[in-house]
Amino acid sequence: MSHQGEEELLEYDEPEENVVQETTTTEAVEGDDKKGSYVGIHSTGFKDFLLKPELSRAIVDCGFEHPSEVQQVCIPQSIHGTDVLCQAKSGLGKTAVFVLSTLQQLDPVPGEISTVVICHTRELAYQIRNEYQRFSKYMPEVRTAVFYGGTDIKKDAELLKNKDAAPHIIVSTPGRLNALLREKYIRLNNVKNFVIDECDKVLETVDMRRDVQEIFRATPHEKQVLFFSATLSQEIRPICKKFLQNPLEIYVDDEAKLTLHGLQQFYVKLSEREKNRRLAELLDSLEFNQVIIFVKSTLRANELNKILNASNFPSIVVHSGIPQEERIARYKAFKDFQKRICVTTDVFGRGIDIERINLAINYDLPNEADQYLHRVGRAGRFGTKGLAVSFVSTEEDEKVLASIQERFDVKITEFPEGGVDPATYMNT
Ligand SMILES: Nc1ncnc2c1ncn2[C@@H]1O[C@H](COP(=O)(O)OP(=O)(O)OP(=O)(O)O)[C@@H](O)[C@H]1O
Repeated sequence: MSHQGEEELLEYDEPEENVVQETTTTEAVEGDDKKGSYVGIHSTGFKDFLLKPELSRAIVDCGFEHPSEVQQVCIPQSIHGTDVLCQAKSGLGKTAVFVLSTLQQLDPVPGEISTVVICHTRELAYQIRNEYQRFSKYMPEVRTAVFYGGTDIKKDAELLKNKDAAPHIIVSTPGRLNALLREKYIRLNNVKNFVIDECDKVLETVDMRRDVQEIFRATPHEKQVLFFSATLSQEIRPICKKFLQNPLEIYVDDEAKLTLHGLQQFYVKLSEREKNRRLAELLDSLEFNQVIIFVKSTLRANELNKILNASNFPSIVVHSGIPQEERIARYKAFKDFQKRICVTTDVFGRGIDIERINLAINYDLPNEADQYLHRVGRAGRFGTKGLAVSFVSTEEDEKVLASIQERFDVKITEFPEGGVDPATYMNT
């Protein structure tokens, strides 16, 4: 990459009262880095939730031994139909809260959609549908489907029309689901659970919020509503609560507690021109299983991916400008460890769960602290170790860095000259 090391990437913005405060932290256990190792209250086991035997079996198959803190707090109430507004830090199992709770309540009726899950990106929808499939493996009568834009809507319509294939659980991005409603391809009048993952993002984005409102209106008044995110600002909470009735509210009000303790975080101050060379040095010197590299635009993602491949770093690029089928194929290839380096934009900045990512690099720093938190949370999933390195090249970046340190009480120090001991960020 050295011959192109000083090249700059183009800039181009991608379009794209029942309250529980979380008081205990859930952190990686030093010296014990296997997945699922965290300091928590282990007094409750999954068996104490008295779930259906077919769900309990699937939980064992998935290798879940102890419920994480958020699962301990939420599952007992959510399986009984209580509305939930839940903030909990990245990577500690919010998905399983709603997947298990809705499967527990599900009594599948042919041709009726019982559960709707909405999230902000297509790959996340696809990932969540896979989680439903994993946990419903011993419930052969349960059918799930995923719908998102960039694909032929007629195919979705056919699936929905076919009584033998019609799903009981659907996971969708808001735009496609609203389009299916408008065209009257889908009926949501039997919905019993309405879930939004990454709810702050979904409701902050004007188009998505409008779609969600329309979808919500097409569902029955009596239903359970479950909202989740690692970030729930004071401003977004009342907006979320408009959709909820007497919810269990779980907030991490001390933002310091959002810090992932297994994750070491560093910054590198440099000029824009130095970024490529520094990135190559990091990729050469750091040991990693998989690395995710964030940039701020699709154009820059393409450029960087080209440069990396030309420099013998075989990487994959994923962003909103890639045709949908190919996007999912690349997501799968990365998840299946066929590639170890992924260059992406914020389309992979939230929710994406790839177990082997232990290094996250902000080639371009995001422009706000919350997004930083989501991005670096792609490494160090479920209490595992990881490393995050952020390039800081502008005054704006400096401000963002300062606000991250202030808000999340996280020590982001300068990347040490002698490098970082791999034992401190590699999961064995
Ligand atoms: N009780 C458990 N035991 C072991 N692994 C678990 C458990 N719960 C969840 N996991 C695993 O932890 C990983 C992270 O979970 P998940 O993706 O649900 O996190 P999240 O809270 O939604 O994070 P984010 O806010 O980043 O989206 C997943 O691979 C999941 O399978």
